[in-house]
Amino acid sequence: MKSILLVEDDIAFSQMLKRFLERHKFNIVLSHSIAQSKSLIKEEHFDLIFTDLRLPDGDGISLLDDVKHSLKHTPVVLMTSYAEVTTAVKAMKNGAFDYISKPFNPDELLEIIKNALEENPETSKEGALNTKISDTNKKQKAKKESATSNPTFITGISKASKKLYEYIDLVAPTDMSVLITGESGTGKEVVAKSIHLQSTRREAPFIAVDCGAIPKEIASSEFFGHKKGSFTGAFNDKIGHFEAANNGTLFLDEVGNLSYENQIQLLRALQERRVKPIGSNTEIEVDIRLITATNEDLLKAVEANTFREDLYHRLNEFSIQVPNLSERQSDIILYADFFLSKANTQLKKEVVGFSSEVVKRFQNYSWPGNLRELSNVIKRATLLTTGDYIEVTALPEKFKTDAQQKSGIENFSKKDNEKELIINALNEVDYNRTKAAKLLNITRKTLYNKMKEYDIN
Ligand SMILES: Nc1ncnc2c1ncn2[C@@H]1O[C@H](COP(=O)(O)OP(=O)(O)OP(=O)(O)O)[C@@H](O)[C@H]1O
Repeated sequence: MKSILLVEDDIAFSQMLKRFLERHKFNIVLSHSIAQSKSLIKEEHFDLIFTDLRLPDGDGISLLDDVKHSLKHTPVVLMTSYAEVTTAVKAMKNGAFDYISKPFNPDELLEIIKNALEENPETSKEGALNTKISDTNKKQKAKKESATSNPTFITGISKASKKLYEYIDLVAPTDMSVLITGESGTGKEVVAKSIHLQSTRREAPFIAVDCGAIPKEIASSEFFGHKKGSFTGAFNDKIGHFEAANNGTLFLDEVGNLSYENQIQLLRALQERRVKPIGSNTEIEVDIRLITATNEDLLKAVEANTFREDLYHRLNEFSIQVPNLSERQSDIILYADFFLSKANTQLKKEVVGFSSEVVKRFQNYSWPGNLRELSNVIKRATLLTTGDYIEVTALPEKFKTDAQQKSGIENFSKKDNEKELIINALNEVDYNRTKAAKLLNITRKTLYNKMKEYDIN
C-alpha cells in the first residue's frame, strides 16, 4: 500500500481527505505543520507528499525545498487556492510534481496522485521531475498560458458569468443582431468579439467603431466611405466601416450617441444591405452581422424620441446584459489573476500573486469601473511591486482606508480563505447547501459545521 504524507492545517478538511484517500487504498499519515512534517519525513518512508501551500509555520514550498534535498525522488503535490495558482506554477519549476486548486473534485485528485506515484523514481532525472505535468493540469495550464501569451479573455465561474456565456454560445452561431447592454468597463466589446469568434464569420473581419467618438458631420463617410474629391478634405478614396466589415461583424459601441440623421442612414443600410460611398454612383452590396452596445437605456431614448424605435428593434433581435463586476463576486480573483499575468507580460515583471489582505479588499470593494478598473488597479500595482506579492501599499488610496487590518502575506489566514470559498460556493448555488457541499467537495455535515464556525447564515 502506497504511503502519503498529507500536510494540511485545516483539521476538518484533512480528516475528510484522509478518509477519502484511505477508501482508495492509500495509507495516509496526517501532519498539520511544516515542523511536524520534517520530523515525520526523517522517521518514515513516504511515496508522496501532498501539502497545502499555506501552513501555520511557513509555506509548502519550504517543505518542498527540504524534501528535494533529503528525498530527491519523492514527488510533492501542492494544494492551492485561486489566488495562489501562480505561486504553485513557480513551485513546479522548483521541482514540485504538480498542483491542484481548491476546491477540487475527487477524480481530479486521484488522477494527480496516480500520475505522481506512477513516476519511476529510479529512472527519472531531476529535469524530468521538474517538468512533469499531469494531464489534468496540462489542460489547466494550457488554458492559462494561452490566456497569458494570447491575452484575449476569460469566461469566469460566477453564476452571472455562466449565464452570460450561455447566452453568447446560444446567439453566436446565428446571424441575429445583438444589442449588448451594461455599465462602462463590464466587457461589452469583449462579449461582441467572443460572439464574432464563435460565429461562422470568424475568419472575416471584426470591425469595432466607437460611435461616441465620431462627429455627426463625418459619420456617413466613416460608415459608408467616400470617393476622392467628393468633399473638401477628401484627399483619397476611403473605405467605410460597412465595406471593411463585409462578410464579418460590425460592432457599433455607444450606439445611443448616433445623431438622428445618422440613425436613419444606418437603418437604411441595414434594410437594403447595400451602401453607397459619398461621391460614388455605385452601390456596394454588404453582408454584415451587426452587434451594438450601449451603457444607456435605449428604451428611454426611444420614449424621449431621441432614438428611432424601428432602428432599436432592428438592433435588438437578441439582447445581452453584461453584469457588473460586483455581481460576479466569485470571479474577482480569477480576473485579478488574469490581469496580473497580462501586466507581468506587458511590464516584464514576475509578480506571483496577491497578499491575503489585497484579496480581501478586492472582494470588499464595489468596483464601479468594473473590469477596466480592476485591470488598471492591477497594472499599476504590478508596476509598483518589487517583491513577489502585491500588497495593500501598492493599491490606490481608496483601498487603504481600513487601517485596522494589517497587510502582508504573513497575515494570510487559511480560515479567511476557506470562509471566502464557502461564501462563494453558497452564492454560486443560491445558498442550496447540498449543492454547495458538492461544489466544495465536502459533506453537508462538514459544511454545516463550517458555516457555524465562520458565522455564515
Ligand atoms: N472576459 C474578460 N476577460 C478578460 N478581460 C476582460 C474580459 N472582459 C473585459 N475585459 C477587459 O476589461 C476591460 C474593459 O472591457 P471592454 O472594453 O470590453 O468594456 P466595455 O463594457 O466595452 O467598456 P465601455 O462601455 O467603456 O466601452 C478591457 O481591458 C478588457 O480587455
